[in-house]
Amino acid sequence: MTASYLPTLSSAPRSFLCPQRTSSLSSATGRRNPVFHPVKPAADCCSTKNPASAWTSARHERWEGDLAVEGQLPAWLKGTYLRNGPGVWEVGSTAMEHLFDGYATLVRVSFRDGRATGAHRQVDSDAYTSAKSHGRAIHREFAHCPTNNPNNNNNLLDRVIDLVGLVTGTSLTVNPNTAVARLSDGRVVCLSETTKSTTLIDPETLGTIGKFTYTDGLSGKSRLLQLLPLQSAHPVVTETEFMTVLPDLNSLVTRRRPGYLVVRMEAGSNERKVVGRVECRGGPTMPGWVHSFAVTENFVVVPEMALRYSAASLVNNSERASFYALDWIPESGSYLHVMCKRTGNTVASVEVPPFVVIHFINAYEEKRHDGQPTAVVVDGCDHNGDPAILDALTLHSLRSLRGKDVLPDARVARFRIPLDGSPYGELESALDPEEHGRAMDMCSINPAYHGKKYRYAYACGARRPCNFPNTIAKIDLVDKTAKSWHENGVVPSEPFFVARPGASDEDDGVVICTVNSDGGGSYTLVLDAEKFQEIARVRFPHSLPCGFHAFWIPDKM
Ligand SMILES: CC(=O)/C=C/C=C(C)/C=C/C1=C(C)CCCC1(C)C
Ligand SMILES: CC(/C=C/C=O)=C\C=C\C=O
Ligand SMILES: [Fe+2]
Repeated sequence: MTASYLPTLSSAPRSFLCPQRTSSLSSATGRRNPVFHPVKPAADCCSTKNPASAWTSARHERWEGDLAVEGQLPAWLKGTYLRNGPGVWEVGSTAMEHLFDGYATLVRVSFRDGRATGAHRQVDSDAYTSAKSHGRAIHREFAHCPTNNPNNNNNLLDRVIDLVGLVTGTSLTVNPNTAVARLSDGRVVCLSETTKSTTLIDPETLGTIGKFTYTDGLSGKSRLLQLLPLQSAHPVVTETEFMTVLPDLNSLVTRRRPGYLVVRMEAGSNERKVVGRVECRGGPTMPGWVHSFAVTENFVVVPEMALRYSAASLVNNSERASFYALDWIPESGSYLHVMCKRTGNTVASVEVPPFVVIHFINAYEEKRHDGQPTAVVVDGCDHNGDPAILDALTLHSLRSLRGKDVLPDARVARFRIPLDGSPYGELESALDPEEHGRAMDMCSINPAYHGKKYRYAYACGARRPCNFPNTIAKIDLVDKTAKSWHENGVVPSEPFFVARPGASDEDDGVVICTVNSDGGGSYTLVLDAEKFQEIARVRFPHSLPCGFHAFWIPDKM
């Protein structure tokens, strides 16, 4: 295969590539201006002096070709590594503010017979295509509020438009920039936190097939007051089903207590069925932010963080909460709820110390001699109970504070939830956070150990000083130690564990991770998971933007 660049962003109008250099484009109607806060221009955006970095928008709409291999790829490594993440933060007159705002960019590396081919491509979501055609972002992203600007009248009409947009799901993002997963029926989806963002893609061409439409009417389409436009960005996908958590926002329009629905969808189906509803404990507020959750053999663990969806921000697109569309309300309490997968009943609900966990790592049951579960252990990447991590991930901080030690501390939080009716759960650090540089996030484990007692987690860690994780860490939860891979100035994405076929040891396999290097290049690393040493790297011919989560699709035998 030879390399092929398909429609490139560099052939797009200049204003699309580099908004900072163009005179401002006003919105078509003039009623709502596009950019709400003065956004600091990206220091390196389009600069000829600075090479592209992890925080530079993708310069090509699409590329595919052969990848140069350094080192020796294992002969058994046959399949496709996919990575999702935000890759375009500037469109027309809009320069996004936050890392989480960027339009989805997919990366593929296929390994076969010791060789590698690669590709990357923008997802053609409605959010991205409409931003291109309007010359500005028109959907609300994590931090980006298209209507939040000083000229917005914030009058009754604005509010009605925002509320209708929320109920019908038209104002919130459909930009699936977070996770990628293959359903057990073979369909591949990428997704983010709105149900409407779920998008079917072709894992070979990375082309966008279309929206994944849920046929159950749970997301507000057929029942006007059923306010379920949001979902966890990380469904749990097994051989037989897809399971996820939907924050129930009905408390915005009814007197119902806030809560969460746990839903499951069988392989081959588009219909989610409700397993059960968990009621929030945290006062008459909104549900806590649920980016991810955890499952064990018998239970679903639903987190209720004190970092809650902001009612005011959701019903008024121009109103910013203390953390974008989220409010930090520590006095509302932090809880973990345990739902039985079979009955949908909440079998435990405990209060725990404040935590800020974007990603749960794994969970498992402690059992009595007769096999009866007595407690649930849940591990998560905890930003020491402080939402400041969200501000550390603004593009301005990432671009301008390189090398400064401003990345907030994080640890592996181990929660223990007794199943005997106790009102409180326990929380401790699973190991000394110094082991992984007092930062850790974007984790994976050997997928065969999901829901089971396990020993190893792989995550991005830190070698200080840094403003973003810059190591890949293997965390041993038994020995309470961590090994790290690091090169100066790197920006890694989620390290993804792939087991060697026939392996019996938990760490018998490789860890695959796509990295941005200091000088502006990008490569995909293959590490021996046991020794945690690099065995090969495959280089892309140009720099890619940073990425988040990955997935592995083995070749058919
Ligand atoms: C990439 C990542 O870690 C998180 C992405 C989160 C997103 C896109 C969340 C967006 C939103 C909320 C947190 C609250 C409701 C509005 C909405 C924009 C969907
Ligand atoms: C990039 C990130 C956290 C880094 C913290 O150190 C979280 C990404 C979330 C994507 O889903
Ligand atoms: Fe995530």
